[in-house]
Amino acid sequence: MPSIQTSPYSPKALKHPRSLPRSINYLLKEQRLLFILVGILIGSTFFIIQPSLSRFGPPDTHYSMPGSFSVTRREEMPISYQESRTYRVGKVAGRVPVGIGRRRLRIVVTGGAGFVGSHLVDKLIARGDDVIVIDNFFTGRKENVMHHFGNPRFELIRHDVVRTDIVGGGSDISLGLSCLTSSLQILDCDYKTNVMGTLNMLGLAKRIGARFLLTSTSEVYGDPLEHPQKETYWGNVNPIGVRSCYDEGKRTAETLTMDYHRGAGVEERIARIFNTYGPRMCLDDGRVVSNFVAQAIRKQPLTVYGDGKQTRSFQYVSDLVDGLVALMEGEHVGPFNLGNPGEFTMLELAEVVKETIDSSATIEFRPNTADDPHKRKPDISRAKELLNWEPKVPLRKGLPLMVTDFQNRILNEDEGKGH
Ligand SMILES: O=c1ccn([C@@H]2O[C@H](COP(=O)(O)OP(=O)(O)O[C@H]3OC[C@@H](O)[C@H](O)[C@H]3O)[C@@H](O)[C@H]2O)c(=O)[nH]1
Repeated sequence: MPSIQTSPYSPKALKHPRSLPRSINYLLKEQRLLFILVGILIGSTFFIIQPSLSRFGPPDTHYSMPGSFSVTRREEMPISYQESRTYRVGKVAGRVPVGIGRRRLRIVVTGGAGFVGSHLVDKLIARGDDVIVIDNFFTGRKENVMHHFGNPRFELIRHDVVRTDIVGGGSDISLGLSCLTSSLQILDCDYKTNVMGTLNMLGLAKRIGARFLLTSTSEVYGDPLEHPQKETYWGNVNPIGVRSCYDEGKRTAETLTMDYHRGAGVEERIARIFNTYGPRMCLDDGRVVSNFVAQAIRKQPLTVYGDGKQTRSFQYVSDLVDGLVALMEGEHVGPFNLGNPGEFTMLELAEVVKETIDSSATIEFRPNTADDPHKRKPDISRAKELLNWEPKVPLRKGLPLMVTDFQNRILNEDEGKGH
């Protein structure tokens, strides 16, 4: 029996520091390097596939994003799949795994063909999840998601979340982005989508045991008397004004979400989204960034409402998507402010648009809409601390990133008119 003391491989021998050339020599002898590399390879393969084999790994989780949602009929699911979707309702947190070996999730994104929804879908598909988009295409566009057509991990369903007949089969997470969000559209009123749509998606999340993420809005703060706004601020909202169908709709959606969480144990996440911009915004939805950018490209005056001294904080869409994913995967219900704290008056924004697109653009003042918030800026300490998230793209960097998309769409629109 070989003695440990005399063995060349004994730990004792390793106690003496080797010179570098000796160590390399040792590694290269008898194909030791090859064995080490093969060992590393086998090790990594095991860790990459292990979570899907382990019964002790975190449960599958289905997300649903408010705004659009997809129908997956139960009978179409293999039994084992249905069972795997049974997420324990009432538990404090079903951990959504991240990083290497993360389980593939099936995620329903309502409003997934819209501006924010489609960017989120891109991110989820890119990281390997299955995504079901539900959209009524009221403002969503097939062009926003058609690059996923043909991908077996992507499904698209035309459906209005206000209608009740969704029979959810299996999704881990439900993320709702269905809602008309611009002021122009708000005036057409969207209370029903916010309330009925959220209620329907909450019912679905409860039935199938999915985690539910509500995309709420900074509009819940109304015309804020606290600045910047923290999540603890209750807001200053006119309950009967022209904007109230949106503000109060989202406030009710938050109430419903928390009720389902407390009363039925549904796992919830709430994001309060501040003004967001980027490629794929609707061209003519009346929002200030899309208006200014489209106007500058079309060589029209930039329409500033009121005196233009009201402020907003603009975040680039990729920052928001990162925040939503961090929230979805984290353990905190929220609400969380997701916004860029950089605050601009509308006149300052007009200057940035001029610098970016056309320095000769002119400004035209128009009367402002009723109950327009005078200022808005998120306090994001909570998201920084608990989600380890903060925006990375300042306005002057982000704005140029949406110009080509707008130019192309405006060009196509103009060409279309010629026919
Ligand atoms: O052409 C325009 C459009 C708008 N504005 C002004 O720009 C400011 C911002 O207006 P927007 O319509 O872009 O956005 P709002 O802040 O009213 O609401 C937004 O905020 C939070 C999101 O959740 C909502 O989805 C979004 O509508 C307002 O003061 C508005 O009066 C202009 O000065 N000119």
